[in-house]
Amino acid sequence: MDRNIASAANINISHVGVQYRTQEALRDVNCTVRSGRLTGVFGPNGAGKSTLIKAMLGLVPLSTGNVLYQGKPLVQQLEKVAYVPQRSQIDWTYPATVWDVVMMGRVKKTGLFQRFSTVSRKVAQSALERVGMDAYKNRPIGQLSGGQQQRVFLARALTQEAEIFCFDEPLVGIDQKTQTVIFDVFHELAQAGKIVLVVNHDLGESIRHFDDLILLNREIIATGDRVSVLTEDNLYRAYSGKVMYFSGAAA
Ligand SMILES: Nc1ncnc2c1ncn2[C@@H]1O[C@H](COP(=O)(O)OP(=O)(O)OP(=O)(O)O)[C@@H](O)[C@H]1O
Repeated sequence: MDRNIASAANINISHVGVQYRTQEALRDVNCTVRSGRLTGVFGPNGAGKSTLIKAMLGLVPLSTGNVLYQGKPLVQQLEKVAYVPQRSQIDWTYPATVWDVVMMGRVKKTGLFQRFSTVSRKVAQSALERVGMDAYKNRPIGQLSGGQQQRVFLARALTQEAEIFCFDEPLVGIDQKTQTVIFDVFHELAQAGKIVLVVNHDLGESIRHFDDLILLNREIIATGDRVSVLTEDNLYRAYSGKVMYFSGAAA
């Protein structure tokens, strides 16, 4: 058996279903998210990609199934998770500076209304430097470009020193420099043995960065390593035939 799949440090998603009032968003989803791999969740608009992440983190209720990490419900271990929602779900008018946002990543470790330790400040400082946003520390977040905002939220996730990183559409509306930084950091996290799960819908060249894919359209179409998932048949079934993708992606 594949050593990674046998490892306990994976997320196991079993028979997960989500029902929004009259809309069935996910049906009997089964897959494993492996540690040490960069995993992309792909599928057409409305496929349930965001819902899958929210269901894993207890942000929407499951109608069926369960999500386990190291054999225990993931929702009981959320201190191990760093989650960055879609940019459209964040209030960019909130009066916070870049530094404030990045330090929020330390709140769980420090405790609410407690003073941040020197270690926490060092961790936050190094995360800001890692994403190239150190010079913007005192800037209100509303004054940043889309790419800069995404890098600040990536820095906040890094300060959490989590085991599991979940990003919802981090590549939307960003510049090339940000895309390079984001993928470099994702690869570093995966190489350090973390779980890195990224919702994306772009079947362009960037898909080559992913090690594993979960191809979704309300139910699992295919899951596993990128090359085995990216077959014409799987893409046709996921996108109902309407698909343009980067032809070198499965190489
Ligand atoms: N809070 C909600 N209440 C009711 N229906 C919802 C809710 N959130 C999502 N849906 C519906 O569930 C389905 C899956 O939505 P979801 O946002 O998970 O898809 P997605 O693959 O992330 O889509 P996109 O790529 O457009 O962001 C869609 O039909 C959507 O309209």
